[in-house]
Amino acid sequence: MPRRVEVSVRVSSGAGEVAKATADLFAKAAADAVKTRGVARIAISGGSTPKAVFALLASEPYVGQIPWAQIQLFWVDERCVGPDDPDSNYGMTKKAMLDSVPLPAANVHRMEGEMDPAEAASRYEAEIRNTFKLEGAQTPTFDLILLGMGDDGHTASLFPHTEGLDELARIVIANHVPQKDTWRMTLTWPVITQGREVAFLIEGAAKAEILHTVMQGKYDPETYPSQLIRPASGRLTLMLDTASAAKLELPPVVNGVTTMELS
Ligand SMILES: O=C(O)[C@H](O)[C@@H](O)[C@H](O)[C@H](O)COP(=O)(O)O
Repeated sequence: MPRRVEVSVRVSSGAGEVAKATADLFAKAAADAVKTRGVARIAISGGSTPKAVFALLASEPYVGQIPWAQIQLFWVDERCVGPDDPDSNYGMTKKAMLDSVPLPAANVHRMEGEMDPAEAASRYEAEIRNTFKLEGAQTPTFDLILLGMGDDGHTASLFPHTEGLDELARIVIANHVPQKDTWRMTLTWPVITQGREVAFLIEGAAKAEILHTVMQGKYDPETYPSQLIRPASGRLTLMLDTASAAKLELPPVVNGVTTMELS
């Protein structure tokens, strides 16, 4: 049976408010991790939603506040394309943020989408092991993992009914996605659930139905892989706007925040 999780639901109204709330979450997670452990290891997703967050982080007050030199930045997943390809998650992040923030190049851990997927996944797993100084079968605990959700219920590159959903031991895998006739690289879901703070950033009316299904519908993670993300910490954060939250049955939202339970 899935793990019980307390979900903090932050619902923002108004243009740009979700991006600001998520930038605040990123800045706080980075500051807390650096204060506690001297380093913040953060894994971000691609797609379109986080672009506005990354642009905010590259602007004041965030760019001056965030301890960039102590951040180790990773990706949750990547398309199997080169860094300059319009579909590249890294490329999107570089344009929106990396070119404008003082994050040392050595702290930017790019998935090599231009390589053979299986080889690139193994190389990235080795890079994570090395950066986290992992031993044996240890797996990484990221300080913050920022996820998106597709309208089919996928997250990262864990798509419905794909083999990647069955991988429990590896940290990074290549996952064939027949629905898109393509390969992807992705963190595995056990690694994602091990994050100290795991947050979904979901915006727009088009996601309202799938979000309700994932959060409050029948537990069917093969069909809705986002349901696999039940963090070991027992906590999950949803960064939503009023449109994406519209179909969730929630307790009253007070000062933009409410909670729900995944049992
Ligand atoms: O590589 C990717 O596309 C992402 O990592 C993916 O998991 C994304 O988060 C969702 O598909 C939502 O994407 P949007 O934000 O574009 O809706």
